Amino acid sequence: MAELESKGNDVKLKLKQYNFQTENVPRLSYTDPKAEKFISNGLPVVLTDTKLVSSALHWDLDYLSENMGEGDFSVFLSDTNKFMYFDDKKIENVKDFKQPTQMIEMKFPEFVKTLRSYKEGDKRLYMQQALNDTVGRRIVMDFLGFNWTWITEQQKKNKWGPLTSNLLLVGMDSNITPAHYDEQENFFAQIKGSKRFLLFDPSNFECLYPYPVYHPHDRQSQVDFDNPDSLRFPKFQDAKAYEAIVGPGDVLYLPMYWWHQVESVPGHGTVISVNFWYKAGPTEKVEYPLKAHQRVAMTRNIEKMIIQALNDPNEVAPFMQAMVLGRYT
Ligand SMILES: CC1(C)c2ccccc2-c2ccc(C[C@@H](CC(=O)O)C(=O)C(=O)O)cc21
Ligand SMILES: [Zn+2]
Repeated sequence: MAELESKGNDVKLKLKQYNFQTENVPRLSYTDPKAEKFISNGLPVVLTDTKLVSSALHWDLDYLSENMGEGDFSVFLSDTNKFMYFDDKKIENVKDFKQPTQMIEMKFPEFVKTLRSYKEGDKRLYMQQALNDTVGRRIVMDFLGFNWTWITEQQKKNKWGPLTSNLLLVGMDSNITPAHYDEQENFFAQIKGSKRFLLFDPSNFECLYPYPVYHPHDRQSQVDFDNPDSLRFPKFQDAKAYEAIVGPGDVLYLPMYWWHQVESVPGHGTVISVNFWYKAGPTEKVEYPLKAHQRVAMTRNIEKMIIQALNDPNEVAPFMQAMVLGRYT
């Protein structure tokens, strides 16, 4: 939990501290040529003035309650402040897998009511829902008011694939999405409240120990950042983190394969964000030495091949150990 550290009249929120070093992600105007360079080089950058979602900066719980329509929304419940993603199609691969969160469908007004009646000890809530055509007219107008000119130009210039989804995220402050990577490019737009991102470039693969590909927690780090097991994960202390705190109107460019842990900054009440996920473009020409994210993609393909060939997840570890231990170690 963050501690309040009041210096004079401005209360400076001391965020959770970890034992790896962190460096700040640059905050630039989108008009700054350096910003374009970061994006084209696949490096994270916070853009402060894109106006990407300025048509939604008035969104709050009441407005959304009135205008999100009659659809059902995916709400995740957790006994702790951590919301770890899991792929339910892979649960059968891991015996006695314990689901860390449960998902329920709720109407938006019901979600707001539950949020507002939250008290210590209740399950925490995190709504994550792709914006779709069931939303009300005013939300459609706000959505159409996004700065599509700018973001579509970015998509073209960087030769990304199609926009796959806009996730609307409405969560409680102090919620944490533990460290993971995604296989899509991401422009992450902050609307209400603040989020702290801890980012790690794909070469931190060796320090963050992702679950096996067949595991429900594929793409997530096995390391508990609050209580790292240095025996199992000795390289975790060598992880090199970048930090970005995004507030309303900020847009973080979060490159594909970059690890991120996302903490909703305590003391801001409800936190609202919208992300813009783009598929990767056509695979770039292969140049040697391979880039870190290409190596990650390679390990994923090899693990998938072995899983498919052996046709039994329990045989994968013994097979890979037999192949490597004493031969490549
Ligand atoms: C934790 C949660 C609600 C969830 C539960 C179950 C399945 C999927 C997801 C999911 C996917 C994306 C996010 C947004 C963001 C993290 C953040 O903003 O907290 C992020 O990681 C990104 O934009 O790439 C959050 C979630
Ligand atoms: Zn993510």
